[in-house]
Amino acid sequence: MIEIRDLTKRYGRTTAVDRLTLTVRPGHVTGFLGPNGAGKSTTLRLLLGLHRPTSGSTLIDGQRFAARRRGLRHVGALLDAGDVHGGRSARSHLRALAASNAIGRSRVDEVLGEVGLTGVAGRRIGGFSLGMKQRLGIAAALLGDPPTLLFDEPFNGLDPAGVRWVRELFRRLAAEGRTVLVSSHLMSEMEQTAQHLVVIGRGELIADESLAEFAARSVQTQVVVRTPDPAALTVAVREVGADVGTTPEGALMVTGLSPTALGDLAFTRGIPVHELITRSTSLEEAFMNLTADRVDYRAGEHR
Ligand SMILES: Nc1ncnc2c1ncn2[C@@H]1O[C@H](COP(=O)(O)OP(=O)(O)OP(=O)(O)O)[C@@H](O)[C@H]1O
Repeated sequence: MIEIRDLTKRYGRTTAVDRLTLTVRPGHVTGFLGPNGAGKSTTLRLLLGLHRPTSGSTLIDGQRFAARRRGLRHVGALLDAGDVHGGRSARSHLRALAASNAIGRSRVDEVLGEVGLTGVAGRRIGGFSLGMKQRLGIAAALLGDPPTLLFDEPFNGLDPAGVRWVRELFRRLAAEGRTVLVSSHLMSEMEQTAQHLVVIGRGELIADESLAEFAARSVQTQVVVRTPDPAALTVAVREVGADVGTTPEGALMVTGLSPTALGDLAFTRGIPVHELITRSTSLEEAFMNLTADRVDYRAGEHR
């Protein structure tokens, strides 16, 4: 379990993480979402003790991570797949990590197999594609068979088969009872991966709920209706307190009425209806709406 309490990190005038409090529980994949610059990577670095918080605290399974010996046995992390010594082979890179964490050599070959890199284990990492480096980073995270796993943007550079594999891997790791926290700035990557969502914007917590709760709360359903008398239907819809707009194609778009209620309303007012379609906003749209006022990150601007 990860416990973050009132965590703040400032870099000069920039507040990267702002009084963040949350608990990440084992048993399901938690998606850590936020637009670019929201503070996701900073939070992960603070969890690993790579940066010092300005204030607040982080605990992993009840202890500060920096206080742990043989850290890879407690927490596995993929932060920056490119941050590896290019002159080493994948196998020697993992062997060095294993040795410094008192992990047996046989585990290196196990994790190489797990991530599909056995065939290239003797090749220099410098010649690896980004997707291969991501796989190597995941292998390093798995090396100590840790109960807690942190992944920062793990889908970068992976092909569709790789994305699918990673999703299944994360779900399996969580089902084994581990704590799995995965950051991304794309809801589309998370909606098929995570069962729980933590959303931040400008370092602040915006949402902390299950994917199902997020969807129920944020996804709006609208009814698109075509009628030869849009003026009359607009008046009728407003009279019952629902909202109505117009689509670019000239149909009416009604929010706040079910298709049944809208059809009945038109019928009782004698307004012909030619087409009635229910349309839901996507989770990606819901996420963008939720974070819209926390995205102020434009080139050349300071926060
Ligand atoms: N070492 C640092 N020095 C100064 N500012 C930093 C440092 N690290 C992060 N920041 C700033 O803190 C803010 C949060 O950055 P962070 O990388 O944590 O966001 P993020 O959510 O991971 O974004 P992305 O999705 O783009 O990776 C940004 O404004 C960033 O410029």
